[in-house]
Amino acid sequence: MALLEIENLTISYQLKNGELRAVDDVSFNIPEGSNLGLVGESGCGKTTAAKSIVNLLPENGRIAQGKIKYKGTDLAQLNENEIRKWRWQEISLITQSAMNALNPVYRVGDQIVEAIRAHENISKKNAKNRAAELFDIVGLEKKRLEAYPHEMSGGMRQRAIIAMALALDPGLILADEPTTALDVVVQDKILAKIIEIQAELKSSMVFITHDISVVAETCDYVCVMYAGKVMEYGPTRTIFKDSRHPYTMGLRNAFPSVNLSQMELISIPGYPPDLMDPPTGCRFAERCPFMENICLEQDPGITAITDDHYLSCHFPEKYQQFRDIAKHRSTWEKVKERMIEGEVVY
Ligand SMILES: Nc1ncnc2c1ncn2[C@@H]1O[C@H](COP(=O)(O)OP(=O)(O)OP(=O)(O)O)[C@@H](O)[C@H]1O
Repeated sequence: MALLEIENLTISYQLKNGELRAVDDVSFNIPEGSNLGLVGESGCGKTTAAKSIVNLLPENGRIAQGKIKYKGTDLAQLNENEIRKWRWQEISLITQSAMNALNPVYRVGDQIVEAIRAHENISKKNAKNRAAELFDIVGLEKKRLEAYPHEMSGGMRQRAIIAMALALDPGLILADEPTTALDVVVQDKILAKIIEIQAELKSSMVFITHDISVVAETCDYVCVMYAGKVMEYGPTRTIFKDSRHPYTMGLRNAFPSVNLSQMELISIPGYPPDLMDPPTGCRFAERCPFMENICLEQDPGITAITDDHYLSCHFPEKYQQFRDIAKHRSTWEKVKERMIEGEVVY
């Protein structure tokens, strides 16, 4: 049994003019002790999926369908009181703006101590020792426990938040673009630290990012989402060595690995569709270089092409040809031309 099993999860937001499905029939698993990278452009539903796991959806959001099984318990069925016991102790969420979550009027160390004591019957002294250990793990000096949030840099605050997220030794860490708000050098350091800690603690992690190259080195599995749906999902090696979805290929061009500096950056023209009015067929069709009529008319659904590699494309057999063509800038420029022509026609 996997640690986390997301089954056919659908999440919708109620808006004045209707319902928006931010996550639409999404499934993936995380085996115990492993990492999954949830990847896709902004607005694809990654944050919504993560928040739903710990029942932190905004007021207008709801789980319309599906299961979120953690150690066999369906979290989607729990009420707020019940989920509170799981949140943080079992599953902790680190978000992009987490560093602003620290209370400005309390010393950072005291906040961690209080947080630990709220969940565990432990003396103040022991909780303080634990906080000091955690600071050591995340690379902060012990004396920083005495600091107020405004006395720390952004990077330090984010490290403190990570320390807090680890305080109760959670089985699962949800890291939602945990370093996006920081400068690039600090980002790399913190990212490396998170991965190191996760490996040391043997906890599992969902790592959310728009940058597919980041997950290549950090995650065991990759789930590529687009417009609320899973486009491709499988072990990282497979997704990188044997990409089959044109969107995965496009993301790899758009976020080349830093180790492959000779690779040129080619962006995918256009934007994800409006989820208030999603396309009937494949959601990526409009931006896909290999789009055919069937792509506009029918949703390909998602199928297992091997035991652990899932794909949502009408042309699973054409991957070799797609891969060769998708490497070239001209391929994506043609998509842009097609879009411009389309706009003129309609
Ligand atoms: N509270 C909300 N009410 C209505 N729609 C929302 C709400 N939060 C998110 N959405 C919509 O749900 C969709 C998915 O958003 P979500 O933030 O989950 O995507 P994401 O992939 O995490 O993007 P980002 O990387 O920008 O956070 C988007 O269309 C977004 O506009």
